[in-house]
Amino acid sequence: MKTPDIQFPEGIQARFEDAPESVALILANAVADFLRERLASAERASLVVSGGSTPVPFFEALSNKALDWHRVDVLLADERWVDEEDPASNTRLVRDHLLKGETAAARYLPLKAEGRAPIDALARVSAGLKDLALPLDVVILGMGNDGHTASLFPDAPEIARAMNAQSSEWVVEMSPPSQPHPRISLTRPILEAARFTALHLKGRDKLETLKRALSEPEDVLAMPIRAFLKPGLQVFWSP
Ligand SMILES: O=C(O)C(O)[C@@H](O)[C@H](O)[C@H](O)COP(=O)(O)O
Repeated sequence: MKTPDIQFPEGIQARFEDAPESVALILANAVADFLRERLASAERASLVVSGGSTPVPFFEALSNKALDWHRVDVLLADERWVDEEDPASNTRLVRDHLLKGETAAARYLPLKAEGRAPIDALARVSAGLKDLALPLDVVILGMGNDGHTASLFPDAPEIARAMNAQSSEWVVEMSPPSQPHPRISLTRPILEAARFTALHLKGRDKLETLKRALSEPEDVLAMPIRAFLKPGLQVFWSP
């Protein structure tokens, strides 16, 4: 494979592979190593994963890794406001592809609770996350071609609140007109402080989006992924 023509600022590491399965395995190894190391000195470790289609092979690879999963808290970066049986549910994705095998012993913390709309569930969702230690340990992000990550969509009316770096909120309801379902998302300050942050991407279109994001780094509300393109980030990509 020809190495993609993209320049990252100093401190961002990128790994390019030919096949999505290779990227998935490399990322799963890196995450498992990091969690193992954390668990050597901490009682529990946290792992935040994203929904969408890209993470499936990564989830499959990670679910085979031997580690003390019963001391790991797994949660999503964002959830869609649909039933768990709905094919659009990120919880369903995680249950089907990650929380099985070795990984079934992990504690799963949902971003959804009873209610007619996300706003009804926020207090209960936040209460369910209150035992998590900050900073979170591992955050795996995806990205859409509008520059969203998690459910930090540029067209959502709640975007400024969710992107407020000083906010003490953990979760925000998001209602982007571009999306078929409302969402609940972890906020920028919770996501961006993680000890290990990876951006997992598939497809050449995502590299073009990333180039756009890097070309004008300041306007984070126009492309929320920009807030995460900083030293320490590890990018994992395949066509
Ligand atoms: O639930 C979601 O939709 C996400 O967590 C979202 O931020 C996702 O990571 C990107 O939209 C990329 O999605 P793909 O992997 O499907 O391209």
